[in-house]
Amino acid sequence: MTKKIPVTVLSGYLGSGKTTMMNHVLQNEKDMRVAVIVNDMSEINIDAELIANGSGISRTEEKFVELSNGCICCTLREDLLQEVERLARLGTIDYILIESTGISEPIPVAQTFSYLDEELGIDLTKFCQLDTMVTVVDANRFWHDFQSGESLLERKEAVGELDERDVADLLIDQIEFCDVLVLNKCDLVSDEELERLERILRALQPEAKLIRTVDGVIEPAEILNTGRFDFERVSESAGWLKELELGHENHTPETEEYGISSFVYKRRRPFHPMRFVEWCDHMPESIVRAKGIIWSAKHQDVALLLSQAGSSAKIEPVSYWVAALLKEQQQDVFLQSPEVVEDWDEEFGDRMTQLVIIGVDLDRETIIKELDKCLLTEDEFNNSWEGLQDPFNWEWH
Ligand SMILES: Nc1nc2c(ncn2[C@@H]2O[C@H](COP(=O)(O)OP(=O)(O)OP(=O)(O)O)[C@@H](O)[C@H]2O)c(=O)[nH]1
Repeated sequence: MTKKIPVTVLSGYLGSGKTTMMNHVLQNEKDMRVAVIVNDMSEINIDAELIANGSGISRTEEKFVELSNGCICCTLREDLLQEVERLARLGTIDYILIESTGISEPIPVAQTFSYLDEELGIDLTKFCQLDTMVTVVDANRFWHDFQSGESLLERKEAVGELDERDVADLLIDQIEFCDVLVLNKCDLVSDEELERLERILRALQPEAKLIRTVDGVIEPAEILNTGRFDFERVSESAGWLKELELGHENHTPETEEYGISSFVYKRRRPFHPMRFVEWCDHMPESIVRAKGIIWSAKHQDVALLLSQAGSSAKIEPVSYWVAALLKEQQQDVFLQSPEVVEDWDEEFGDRMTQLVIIGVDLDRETIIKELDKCLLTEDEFNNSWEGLQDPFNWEWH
């Protein structure tokens, strides 16, 4: 069995400095033969002579696949898979460095390296091993982009008319799924602003190694052969999830001096769907990230997931409540996930709202009071919930 080739993937919004960093790393990595794959839609601007002998530069584009549920998700195109396989088989390279397009989400890219592609019959796990997922953040633009409320479509950066993603959604996806978070363009912001930004990024992504850079100047060893990547660990590295699972004290670094804080809103009473949606539509600007499971009185069988980033908020059904399953199915869940039993309510089972809120200068008491007003009142609670209006009208299959 030959040694698997380690792979580093660079993600980051358009113009954040991925190519600049790639050039720097290639210039300074003398010991390894690094093959570069630019998964980019713009012109290649990597100096060809920087690429080590025997390796090649490949240019592929990402294919965006429209899933049956209507959401657009990007996946790496066949030719990238084939290209990686070709490079790996060549046996003349020691490392693969991939630059993703600025509008791609990192999870599908990581999945490409972690699972067999059944359609193409290519199993990259045989040749390669994902080593590091790097996300580059533009220190100068981050806040502006995050709060812009703009969609990729409005910025003419979308993949097609059906690409409904907001810039903030993309930024948060890239930050929440990485092992190394590079804060680039630090020359363009003040020390204080940098410090504040770093604290916010820490609250959103507490696990990744955070590195400040100017012009992408970084030690190659910080992003090559770090051995940091672990799919499960990275999937669970987001700040909101840590807050939910471990509780505030166990993970949150002290950030109060910059006004950055987080808390979990937890209630065993359902929301009035219309009032809750109204709250989501007018969330206070101090909330940077809100995500969690929602119990809506109109949707007794399914837990909803609220995911908000910047001014973009989305609510969707995420899974059945265990309490809505048949008794035998419930027993299976209890066996597999004993924690469900620990938090089981006699009357409502696992139905409850657990919403993590991360923000700057949060007025926690007011937010809690406003959210409480969205819960069913005593009267509503004691009457039938059937007649409640449905703000979503999803089609159920
Ligand atoms: N001031 C400043 N400019 C930088 C820095 N890093 C990169 N740039 C500039 O920012 C611009 C974008 O950098 P790129 O490296 O092309 O960014 P990218 O992420 O590869 O961009 P896309 O390929 O469009 O996604 C270039 O003009 C760089 O010279 C930095 O740290 N400070």
